[in-house]
Amino acid sequence: MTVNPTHTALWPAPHASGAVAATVHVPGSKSVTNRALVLAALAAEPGWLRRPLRSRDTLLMAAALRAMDVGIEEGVGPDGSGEAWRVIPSGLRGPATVDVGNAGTVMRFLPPVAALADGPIRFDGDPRSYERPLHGVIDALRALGARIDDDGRGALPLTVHGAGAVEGGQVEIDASSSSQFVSALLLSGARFNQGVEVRHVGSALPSMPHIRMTVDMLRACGAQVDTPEAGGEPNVWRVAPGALLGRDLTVEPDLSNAQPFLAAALITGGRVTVPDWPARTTQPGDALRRIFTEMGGSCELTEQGLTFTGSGSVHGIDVDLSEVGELTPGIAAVAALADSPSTLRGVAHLRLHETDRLAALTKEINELGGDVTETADGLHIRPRPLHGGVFHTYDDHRMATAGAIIGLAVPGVQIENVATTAKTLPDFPELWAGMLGN
Ligand SMILES: O=C(O)C1=C[C@@H](OP(=O)(O)O)[C@@H](O)[C@H](O)C1
Ligand SMILES: C=C(OP(=O)(O)O)C(=O)O
Repeated sequence: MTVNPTHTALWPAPHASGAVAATVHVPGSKSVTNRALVLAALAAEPGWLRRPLRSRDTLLMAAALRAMDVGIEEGVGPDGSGEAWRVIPSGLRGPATVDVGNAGTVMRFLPPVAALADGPIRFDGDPRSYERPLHGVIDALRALGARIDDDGRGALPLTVHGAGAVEGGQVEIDASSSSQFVSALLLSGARFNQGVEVRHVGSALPSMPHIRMTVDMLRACGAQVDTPEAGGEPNVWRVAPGALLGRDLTVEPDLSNAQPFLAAALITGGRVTVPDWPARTTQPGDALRRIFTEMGGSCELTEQGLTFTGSGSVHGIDVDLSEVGELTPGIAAVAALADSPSTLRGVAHLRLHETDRLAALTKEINELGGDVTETADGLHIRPRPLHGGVFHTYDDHRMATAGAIIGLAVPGVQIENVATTAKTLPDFPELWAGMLGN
């Protein structure tokens, strides 16, 4: 967790003078867009992706697939509405080079795809990507028949020597550091000769909704998937070998990126509507309806979307966030402004996210006068009056949006490198200003 010396630009976080009242159109989900791109690239026929997220993580995914000869063309969807990507699968070609940036989805989902290519695929990325766990994917692919050269640390950089096919079969992995290991193997598994059976061994698996998202999207492409939920063995997922269908998919708004806007309604006692909020979804951000309601607001899902209304009070919360870890920075920011203490649990794996999020949140909130302590698996947050100052982001998009939430309630907060929100929400400063009527 180091302050990035190249990003010293400071963004004065807008302070809300009253209750916000806004409708905010939130761009598409990162997790859905990057899964859809991978599945479309592996399909047996072309597909459409409507309203894809265009952000650093998804553009890196698209560039990587293009480098392996997948066609991804700009267009309008088949019914003529909305902008779309048409994905034209190909034979997956190597040699190629993939820049993963600091995208967990790119660094984990693509090595299994590369193993199906017909030549070497070199993976590299931001310095932080070298520190993020990848051993589950590397070890599993080797066990399933792929050849990979790395420097022995079980991390980036590495080269996957694609051989045109992967034998597949049964594999055991410890995915307690990232659910993305499981998703990665399942997403490509239908294209392995024997399919894949992934057995998680180790302590608890985080981010289960993201694994459900993988399974749902695979099934929508015609894959046969067995899961623990469907009466299977605990911690075992199986994907049968077979061709994947090309789909016409419209990407849902990113509900985790809706978080700062809903938080704005909560902490200012205002009202924010997010159109196109899905009635049923596997996105973890849907849990905000329950979590932010417990923290003092109320919400209603109508044809207009999800409307979240703050009550004027913000309460602390004791909550296990293991299923929805990516919501932690935004919840911590709200908790620092509450009328009672909070305990956030079940998120030790956040130490290996974009930055060590537990350390970063503790340091930055405390430097504004807060009282946050790290626990073994989360944070204790005792609200105190906060003051202005610089909120560092450590190249972490969710640190930037967490700082913006605090800045709404605390005058004089300056966010260092707000541009890091480009990882998943390049328009954040404009959307935030628009919400405030600026
Ligand atoms: O599969 C996905 O799209 C994601 C899974 C989660 O990863 P971890 O299980 O590594 O936390 C989540 O935090 C990340 O933002 C997106
Ligand atoms: C953990 C996150 O991202 P990644 O996909 O890089 O793991 C996140 O977006 O909060």
